Amino acid sequence: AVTLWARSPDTAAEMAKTRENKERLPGIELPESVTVTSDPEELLKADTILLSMPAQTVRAFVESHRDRLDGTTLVACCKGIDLETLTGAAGTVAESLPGAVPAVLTGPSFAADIARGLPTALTLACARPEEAIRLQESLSTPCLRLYRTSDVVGAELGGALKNVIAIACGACIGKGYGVSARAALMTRGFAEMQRLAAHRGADPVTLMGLSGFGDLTLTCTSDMSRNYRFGLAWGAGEDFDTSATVEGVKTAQAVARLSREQGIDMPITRLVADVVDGEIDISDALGQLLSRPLKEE
Ligand SMILES: NC(=O)C1=CN([C@@H]2O[C@H](COP(=O)(O)OP(=O)(O)OC[C@H]3O[C@@H](n4cnc5c(N)ncnc54)[C@H](O)[C@@H]3O)[C@@H](O)[C@H]2O)C=CC1
Ligand SMILES: O=C(CO)COP(=O)(O)O
Repeated sequence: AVTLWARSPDTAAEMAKTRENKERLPGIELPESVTVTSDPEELLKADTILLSMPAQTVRAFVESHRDRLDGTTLVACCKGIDLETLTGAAGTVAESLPGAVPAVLTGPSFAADIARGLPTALTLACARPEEAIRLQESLSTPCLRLYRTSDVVGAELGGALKNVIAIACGACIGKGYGVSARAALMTRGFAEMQRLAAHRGADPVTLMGLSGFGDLTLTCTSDMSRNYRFGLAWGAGEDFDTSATVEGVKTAQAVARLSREQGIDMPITRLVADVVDGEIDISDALGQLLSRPLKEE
């Protein structure tokens, strides 16, 4: 049985009645097997909970429901780094809930595609081998194929870091710099993602997979992506819907701090953060990337 838990009683009641989330997935009917609730006590009945919320909200959520969540398997579906603690959601779970089992579900996937049953492949990461197999088997469907890894850190970083590069790629296209420049940003962006991941102890192979290369490719080239569209608007000097979840904005600031504090070369991410902070504009950011000293690839 699957229970969809929503914070707001009104939203939960509306979804239970209409069998649809009109705001986020209009036109998709909720399967009959899904029960909708806003009762936090329902969390106690679950053996596995998927955290599908913006990355910056996970820490407060975990802390406010600590007693209901400890002891369960918590699968982070979000893609971002907490601006205060500089950890991903699985890291937050590991730090805050010693009795919980952290896992990550990530990779190239738009919710609208999965909800329509389109073929999708994802990475499922969990450090406990038996739990990883249980999750892989229970979350896979005929259209949703999960690959397993024990590298929680690498899986989590792949999903979070690609959002920052997608903003840069969107800005590049929005500015009119062209698709050759975007390919350069994707490739050099991937190099800096791998540098940070290696520094954090991730397996380099993880980043070559769905969470990393796969998700970077999708997000940097599709205007279904909010991060990419945010970048497009930035580059074109247009406004963007401020209510949309654009994970790469705060993650750029968090990762820029990590990169500075730990001495990791991440020029694209740092420039995205500088533009977010209003320290430079996008044209200057590109000029700075092009004028870096020439080096080996
Ligand atoms: N939408 C997509 O296609 C995909 C999203 N993701 C990731 O999933 C995460 C969530 O993204 P979306 O679902 O698109 O975002 P969203 O903005 O639609 O929010 C998801 C849910 O989180 C809830 N929420 C917001 N603030 C909250 C809080 N303080 N406490 C508890 N719940 C809260 C919202 O009410 C909403 O129901 C992000 O990290 C995103 O990168 C990953 C893959 C695909
Ligand atoms: O993570 C995603 C695709 O894999 C969703 O991308 P956006 O959050 O940019 O919409």
